Amino acid sequence: MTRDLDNVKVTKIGFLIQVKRIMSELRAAGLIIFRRMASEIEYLLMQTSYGIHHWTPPKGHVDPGESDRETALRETQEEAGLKSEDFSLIEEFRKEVKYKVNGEPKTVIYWLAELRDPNSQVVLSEEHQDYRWLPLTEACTLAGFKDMIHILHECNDYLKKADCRL
Ligand SMILES: Nc1ncnc2c1ncn2[C@@H]1O[C@H](COP(=O)(O)OP(=O)(O)OP(=O)(O)OP(=O)(O)OC[C@H]2O[C@@H](n3cnc4c(N)ncnc43)[C@H](O)[C@@H]2O)[C@@H](O)[C@H]1O
Repeated sequence: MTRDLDNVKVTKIGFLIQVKRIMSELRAAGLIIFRRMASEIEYLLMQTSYGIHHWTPPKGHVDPGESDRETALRETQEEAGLKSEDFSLIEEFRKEVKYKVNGEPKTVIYWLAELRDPNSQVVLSEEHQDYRWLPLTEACTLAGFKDMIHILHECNDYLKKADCRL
């Protein structure tokens, strides 16, 4: 009986640790936005104005009570000045990237989205100092991180399969 109670306690503690871990996990969401130009597809990357000035698609932290999708749309508008009516969201293309920031696990959810008017203006916030529309190879070079490069290739493969004139 005592042993059973001990097992219940251990299970409960394990469960609470797991919940705490999930609650404290950094979570962000964003959009990999592409536009169709005459000869190729280009992806939007923005360069942070802080830290190591890395290049990233628009994304940001999921606020309490917000869904990942809501965050992705809000951050895209805040960081790139692109509203939901400016692009078509490809709901079925949803990818997760996991990495550590200052030793803490971070999960980023990305959807793929196509800019409706390729000439739409990107308007940066103070969080970014530059942006570029880049074909796959150049986008991978600037993105730098292995997982991000992998996702960009998955975007390209997805668009090829969807027969999107790549
Ligand atoms: N160093 C700094 N100095 C001043 N202000 C800062 C700051 N870092 C963040 N801030 C502030 O935090 C805010 C960001 O908030 P949000 O805008 O809400 O969130 P975010 O895009 O997820 O931010 P961040 O740039 O930190 O995330 P990322 O995962 O790309 O990047 C986080 C880290 O993970 C690394 N990383 C990015 N992508 C990675 C990947 N795919 N794999 C491995 N590491 C990756 C990056 O190099 C980076 O070091 C900014 O407004 C800024 O004010």
